[in-house]
Amino acid sequence: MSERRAREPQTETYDLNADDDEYVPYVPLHKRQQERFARLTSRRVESERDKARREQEEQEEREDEEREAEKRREKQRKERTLLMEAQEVHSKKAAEDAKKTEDQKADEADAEILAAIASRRKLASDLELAKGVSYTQALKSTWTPPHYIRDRSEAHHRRLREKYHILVEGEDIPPPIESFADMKIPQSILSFLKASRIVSPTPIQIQGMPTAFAGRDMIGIAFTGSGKTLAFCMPVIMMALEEETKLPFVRGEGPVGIILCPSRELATQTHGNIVAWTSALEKGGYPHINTLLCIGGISMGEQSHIMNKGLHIVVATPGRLIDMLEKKRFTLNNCKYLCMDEADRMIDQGFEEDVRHIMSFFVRQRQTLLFSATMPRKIQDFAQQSLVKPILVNVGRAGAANLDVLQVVEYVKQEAKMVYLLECLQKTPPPVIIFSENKNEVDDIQEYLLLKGVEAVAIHGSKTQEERQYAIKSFTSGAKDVMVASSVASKGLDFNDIQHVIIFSMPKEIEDYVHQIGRTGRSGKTGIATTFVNMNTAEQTLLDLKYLLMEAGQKVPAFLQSVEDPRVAQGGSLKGCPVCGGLGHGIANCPKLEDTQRRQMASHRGSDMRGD
Ligand SMILES: Nc1ncnc2c1ncn2[C@@H]1O[C@H](COP(=O)(O)OP(=O)(O)OP(=O)(O)O)[C@@H](O)[C@H]1O
Repeated sequence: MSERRAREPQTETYDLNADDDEYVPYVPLHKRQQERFARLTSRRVESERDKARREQEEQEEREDEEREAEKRREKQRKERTLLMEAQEVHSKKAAEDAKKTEDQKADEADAEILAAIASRRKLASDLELAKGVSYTQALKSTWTPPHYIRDRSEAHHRRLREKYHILVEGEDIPPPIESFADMKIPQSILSFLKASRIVSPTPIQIQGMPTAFAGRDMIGIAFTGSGKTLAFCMPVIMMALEEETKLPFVRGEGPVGIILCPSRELATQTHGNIVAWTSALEKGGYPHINTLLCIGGISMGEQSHIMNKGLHIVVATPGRLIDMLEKKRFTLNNCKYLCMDEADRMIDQGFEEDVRHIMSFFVRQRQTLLFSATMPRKIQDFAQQSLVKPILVNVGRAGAANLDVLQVVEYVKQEAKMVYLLECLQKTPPPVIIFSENKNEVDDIQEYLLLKGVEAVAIHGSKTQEERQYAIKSFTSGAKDVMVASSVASKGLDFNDIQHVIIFSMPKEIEDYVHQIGRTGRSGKTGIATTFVNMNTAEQTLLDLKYLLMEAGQKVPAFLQSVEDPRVAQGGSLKGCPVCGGLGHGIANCPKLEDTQRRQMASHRGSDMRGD
């Protein structure tokens, strides 16, 4: 006890020197117990919390795994569905493909090639293309058909079109009209036409003229010699007459219309026609219509009397027209009518860029017309997107031969051709045209004929303008009996009453053949075409020829009959080629396509070299 007491004061006494760290304060037992209990409790709480947390985490992990597993299952389900769908699509396509005929497959292949080569830009001016200008409505015209024709039913128009085998495509098509008088053509022109034995309109005129008079853009396709020239000249003459009557043209004004031709000869001929028809008008008391011939090879000085007055109509070849426009000899500010004769050739054979350049001189919407005897589908499609609400007027298959021509195809060995030619010339009286594909051959034939005493002239691209004009003039006047020509003279030229066309070397492209035989059998008369073929003629060309003869109901000689179509054995499509219209081959073998591509490549190379 005493010990306890003796220690008690020590504990009471404060040793100020003692180290603080060593100091352990006294904690009463119950407090220590409380603290221990608290520690134990808190440890238990903590461990319970840990446990709960762990359980929670485990639970979450399980749920995550469950979700992952569900996701995997879902993904697998989707993959299975997709696979099934793909298999279904695949088997459907396979079934469809199996159902497709060889023809359909060939059509699809053709369409692919067509799409690949259809990279042409719209036929519009660069300015319009750049500004995104596109016209949606046809030009307004003051011309209307007489009320008794307007009052006719659509069924009546349809019957008329059927009667003349006229096919039309497009919206709001003007009615066909069977008489020039009902087209409201002035009497003085009607009398002049009558004197030239043009009394009633041909099918292309019946539908094409009302369409053009109504201001509509159009594509006119009709046989060689079927009167297309009148169909596209009369509307521009009437337009010029109307404008001149409203307000006479003074120097520097005009033209209202342009007719573009692919060759000087064709332009000269069309110009001659317009001058004849407008002179007839003038004689009937109407105002003078001033028409300019704008072609290479003639000096504009010769036509200064025309340039010194207001200008109504210009007939031109593209190159010279561009030259005149660039030199500002006249403008197209008031020009409302643009017609292209032999339009497929204009667009397809290297003039496309020229045409586009000419378009860039127009400052307002124009009426655009494309005419030709051959118009492959490719060009038709292209033209359709370049014109405004166009109307297609088609008389007979584009590229088909004129049925008024008797077509004779003869097998003549190369070395026998010249001699046989002489014999062949005896078939009919003159005038006769002989075509050859080659300039040198044209000269050789002319020389041979001259030696044999035949009055022959020759025309081809390397002749001067004077030589060409002399040849045409002396042949047209009847001073010369025979004209030997390369294909430059084949398209569009209208010589009087050609009796016989001899094709000395068969052209590679069947379109050229159609144009060449079309120099005879014009304006309702009949004519003969004799064509020499031999082992130098490509089999495919012979096949095109064979089908063309069959289509025209002509005699197919035995050696042509024996030419077999490889497409028959391959089970392929026997439809005509959409590029050149030839019936004996498909687009994949088209000779024209090869040529076109060659030309395109050449022009690219040319522009690369010029650096433009
Ligand atoms: N309605 C008609 N009746 C009789 N002859 C006509 C008629 N219209 C035009 N002709 C004559 O028919 C001939 C051929 O006409 P045109 O030169 O216009 O034919 P085309 O269709 O342009 O031929 P191509 O495709 O070969 O150029 C011309 O001599 C022309 O005077």
